[in-house]
Amino acid sequence: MTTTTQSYKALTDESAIALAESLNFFSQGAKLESQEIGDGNLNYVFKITDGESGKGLIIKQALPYAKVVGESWPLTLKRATIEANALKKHGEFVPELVPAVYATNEELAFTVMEDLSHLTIAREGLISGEAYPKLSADIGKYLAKTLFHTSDFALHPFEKKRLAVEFSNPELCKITEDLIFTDPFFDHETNDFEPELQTAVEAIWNNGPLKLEAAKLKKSFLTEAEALLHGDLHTGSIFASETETKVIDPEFAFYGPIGFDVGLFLANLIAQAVTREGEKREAVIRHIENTWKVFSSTFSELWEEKGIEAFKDTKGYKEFVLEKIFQDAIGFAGCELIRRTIGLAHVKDLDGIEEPERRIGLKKQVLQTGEALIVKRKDLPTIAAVIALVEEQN
Ligand SMILES: Nc1ncnc2c1ncn2[C@@H]1O[C@H](COP(=O)(O)OP(=O)(O)O)[C@@H](O)[C@H]1O
Ligand SMILES: CSC[C@H]1O[C@H](OP(=O)(O)O)[C@H](O)[C@@H]1O
Repeated sequence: MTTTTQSYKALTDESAIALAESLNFFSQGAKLESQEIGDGNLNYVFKITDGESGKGLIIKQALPYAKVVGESWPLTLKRATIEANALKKHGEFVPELVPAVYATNEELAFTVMEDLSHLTIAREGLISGEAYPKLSADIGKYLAKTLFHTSDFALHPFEKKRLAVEFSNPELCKITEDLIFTDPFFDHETNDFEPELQTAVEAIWNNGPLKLEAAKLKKSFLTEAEALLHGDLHTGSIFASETETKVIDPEFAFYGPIGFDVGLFLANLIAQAVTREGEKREAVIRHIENTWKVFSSTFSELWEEKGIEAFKDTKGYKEFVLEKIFQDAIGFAGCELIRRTIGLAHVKDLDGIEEPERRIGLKKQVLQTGEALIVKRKDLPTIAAVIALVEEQN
């Protein structure tokens, strides 16, 4: 792997090809093609291919601003290094569930990584009705292993605190603090929703008990440095097929509350489940159930086998930790559902529903589900209770 330095310049197709050639990944003289395929909110993604051998590489480059808004929203280039280092750190524990990183460049803010084009972004696949049988078992495992192994339950406190400093990510955290935990609960200019949702949205802005619980969840996000999170684990950050799962895009990585990653993934499954009916809905509901099942059992096994905490065998402590993660996750899921419906960044699962009456009806239900998950999170003892609540509201 190479790490080099130079002053920043945005890549073009030509310079991306030149960069790929310099890496000795393709055979000499290969006729390379480049295509900018980034569909996310923030960065450029160049796919470099050799048509003859079929080999490919991905070069992801951060821009000094948020792509979705433009130069008026400056954003640190350091996020590229955070993302590459998080892929590498998480890759120590789940190499089979993240792309390999081949090269990084801090000044040019790019990461060269494994091309996963043989897979589909899970959100897209789920919208077109895929079931992805391995998805929840793989993500449950990814969550348990990455979060346990980077926490105080597995690391010497010096190493844990060193990592927390390395992954200090204030600008990207601020985006989450604003877009997930603050703006949707106030009449803020970043919010974006259909006029038909005005009454439902105003009810959120005027709901004191809901806002109090959202404030508590925001405080957890701001202060609880429990483990190295992915930080934005939605279904658009996951590549999947029938047999494989890979998690990409951890540029929001930082030391935060374990339940945040779990909750974001669950929320995005809920936003998909409510758009489905019958057996297809059931398949996604089973993923919701299985994610928690696999996460909690794997986390529990790691605790028993690899835990270094002095209180690890103290009766009731592991159960307390898992219960706290569960309650946090359900609350964070509620915040994610609300922001994906009325905040700045929506999801195609809901926005892509063409028939307006159905779309608005589902969005109203999702808002109610989000509110209920936040307010009732301490009265929902099991994942079955959470699923029953989702089904009741929808
Ligand atoms: N390793 C990869 N292999 C193939 N395609 C990728 C890879 N990484 C990203 N992409 C493509 O680029 C898109 C945007 O990537 P992402 O990391 O989500 O960017 P952003 O940070 O801007 O959200 C993905 O949805 C996917 O289509
Ligand atoms: C202006 S950032 C909005 C939103 O975008 C990020 O997601 P992604 O990069 O995967 O598209 C993140 O969820 C932010 O909250």
